[in-house]
Amino acid sequence: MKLLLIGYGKMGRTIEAQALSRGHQIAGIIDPSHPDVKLADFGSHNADVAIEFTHPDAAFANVTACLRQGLPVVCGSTGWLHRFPEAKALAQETGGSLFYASNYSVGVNLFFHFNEYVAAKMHQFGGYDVQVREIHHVHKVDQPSGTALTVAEGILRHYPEKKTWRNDAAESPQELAILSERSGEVVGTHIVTYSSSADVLELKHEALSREGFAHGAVLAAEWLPAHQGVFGMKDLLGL
Ligand SMILES: NC(=O)C1=CN([C@@H]2O[C@H](COP(=O)(O)OP(=O)(O)OC[C@H]3O[C@@H](n4cnc5c(N)ncnc54)[C@H](OP(=O)(O)O)[C@@H]3O)[C@@H](O)[C@H]2O)C=CC1
Ligand SMILES: O=C(O)C1=N[C@H](C(=O)O)C[C@H](O)C1
Repeated sequence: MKLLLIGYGKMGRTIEAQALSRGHQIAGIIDPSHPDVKLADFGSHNADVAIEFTHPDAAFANVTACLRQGLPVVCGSTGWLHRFPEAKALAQETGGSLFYASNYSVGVNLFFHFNEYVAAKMHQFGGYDVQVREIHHVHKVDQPSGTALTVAEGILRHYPEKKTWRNDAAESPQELAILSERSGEVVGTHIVTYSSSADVLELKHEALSREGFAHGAVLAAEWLPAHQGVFGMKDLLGL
C-alpha cells in the first residue's frame, strides 16, 4: 500500500520503519521538516491511506483535509477530541473512512477491555474506590493522556455515582481522579488502582517502546481502505 505520513516526529518515524518492514511504500511525508510537500496534493490517486500523528492543534485540520480529499485517514493524535463530533459528521457526509484510537497498542486495548470488566465487578460488589494514573515523557504537550481519558470513560460507565473526571486528586466522591506525571523519556505507563479498606487491586500497562503503537496504526491503515465509516480498535480487534 501507499501510505501518506502526516507528522514525522517520534511516532511518524517509528510508523515509517514498521510500514516499510511490512512491504508498504511511503507516498509522502507531511511535516514542517518537509516544507515542499503539501497535504493538498494527495488524494486517492496517489495514496491509499494517510496516518496522522501530529499535535492536538493540528489534528482536526489534517483529518478533515484528508476526508475532503477522499483519503482514508488513521489518526492517533490526542488532545483534540472536543472536535471529534465534527470530524465524524464530515466522514459521514463525505462517505469517507476515519479510524481513531487514543492508543493503537494491542496490549492497551486489551487493558481497556479488562478494565471495564473489573470496573463493572468492583462496582457491583461495592466498597472499592478507583483512580487512574498516567506517566509520560516530558515532551508530551497534552494532559491527561488520551489513553487515560479512554480508561476514565470506561470506569465512569460503570461507576454512576462518579459524574466526571478531574486531572488531580478527587475533591469529592463524584469525581474520578486522573493523576498525570511527566518524567524523562517514559514512553507511556497507565495504572488503574481499585482500593478498599481491606485490599488494593491494580491494573498496569507499561509501553516499553513505541513499536506497539506503530504496529497497531499500520494494522489499522491496512484494514481501513476497505471500510467506509468511523472506526476504532474495537472494530479492528473484534473486542
Ligand atoms: N494513539 C496512539 O497510539 C499514540 C498517540 N500519540 C500521539 O501522537 C501525537 C504525536 O506524538 P509524537 O510523534 O510523539 O510527537 P512528536 O512531537 O515527536 O511529532 C509530531 C510531529 O508532527 C509535526 N507537526 C506539527 N504540526 C503539524 C502539522 N500541522 N502537519 C504535519 N505535521 C505537523 C511536528 O513538527 P514540529 O515538531 O516541527 O512541530 C512533529 O514532527 C501526539 O498527540 C501523541 O499524544 C503518541 C503515541 C501513541
Ligand atoms: O504522547 C505520547 O507519547 C503518547 N500519547 C498517547 C496518549 O496520550 O495516550 C498514547 C501513548 O500513551 C503515548
